[in-house]
Amino acid sequence: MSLLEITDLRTYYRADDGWVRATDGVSLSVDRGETVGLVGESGSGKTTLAKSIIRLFPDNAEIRGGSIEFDGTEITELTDKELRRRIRWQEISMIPQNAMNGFDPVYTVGDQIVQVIRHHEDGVSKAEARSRARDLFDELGIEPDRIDDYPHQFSGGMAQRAMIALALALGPSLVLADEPTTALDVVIQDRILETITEKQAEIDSAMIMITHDMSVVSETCDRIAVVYGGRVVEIADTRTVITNPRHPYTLGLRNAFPDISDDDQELISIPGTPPDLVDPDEGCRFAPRCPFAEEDCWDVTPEPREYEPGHLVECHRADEIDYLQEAAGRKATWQDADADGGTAVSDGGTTEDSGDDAGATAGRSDAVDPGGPDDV
Ligand SMILES: Nc1ncnc2c1ncn2[C@@H]1O[C@H](COP(=O)(O)OP(=O)(O)OP(=O)(O)O)[C@@H](O)[C@H]1O
Repeated sequence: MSLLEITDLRTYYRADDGWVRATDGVSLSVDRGETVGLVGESGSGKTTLAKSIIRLFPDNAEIRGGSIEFDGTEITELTDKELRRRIRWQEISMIPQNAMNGFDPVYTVGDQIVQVIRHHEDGVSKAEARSRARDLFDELGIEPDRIDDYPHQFSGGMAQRAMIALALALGPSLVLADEPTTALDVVIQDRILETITEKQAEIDSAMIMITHDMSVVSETCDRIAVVYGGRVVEIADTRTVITNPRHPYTLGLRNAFPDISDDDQELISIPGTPPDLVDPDEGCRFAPRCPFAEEDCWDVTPEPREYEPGHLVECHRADEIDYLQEAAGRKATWQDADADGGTAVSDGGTTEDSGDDAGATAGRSDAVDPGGPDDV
């Protein structure tokens, strides 16, 4: 049995013009010790999916359907109190995009780590918890005395390391890492990623690694789930997604990232904008940007189909793999799609623009707030 089994999850945000269907029918499993990458453009629903797992989302978010089974427990049925007591930090922790927002500015970083440890582990004295926090700082390359500093006294890289310390302090079985290095200087990004994966291996935890960077996932993940418009449109082991993808969106993402083994590679971006997640149209959500969209793609929502064991794709044309891969590598394919609204190889589509990104981010919060008693 998988450690985490998400089935048909629907997490929506209440907005002025309706529900934003940020996670809209997602199924995903994670095995013990496994690292699964979530990739996709900004606004595709990666963070919402992760935050749904530990219910660390804003007040206007709601799980409207589906199930999240973690180690045999249906966690959508737990009360907030049970989730905080039994699961959050202890079993599942999160490294947010920007650690600085994750710490409470009024407590020292050390106090917040001590508080999390003592809240979850009975009988640990303050001195013991402090000594563990110091050890963790040391292991993560932060001078242990700095546990008495306030978050604003930390650089971005140090705050991110401290957040990693906090996320790993209780040896959780699952870590949710949400773009853990994007807020950092490129020079230290690699080192932080290395630190995360080393510590993860040490405590043998599974990880969901969110990123829009294909090179990060290819280095760190066992499997990759490609997220588009609130759905997982393709999932397989990392090698398959990188070398043999079947979904046109994955092919487009691959074109947009440099391949260091190919000096002559021309980077091609995917034209258009992500779908409006308030009241999305029937059919494939990628159709308005897809150069391969045919009539069915506009009308019929594709169901996930398994092509090889564990390789699932939501695309009506995914069995035409040779053609898709060859054509997707040509810049003209995507330029034509840009010019006529997504129908370079079919005359069945329409040319309507997909509209703006839902953009309704009012009340959005990345704060994990480990210091607040309600969140530990
Ligand atoms: N608090 C909120 N209220 C309303 N809509 C929201 C809120 N937070 C996110 N959304 C919307 O939900 C959708 C998914 O957002 P989400 O942050 O999960 O995507 P993402 O793939 O993680 O993007 P990013 O890489 O930018 O973090 C987007 O359309 C976004 O505008």
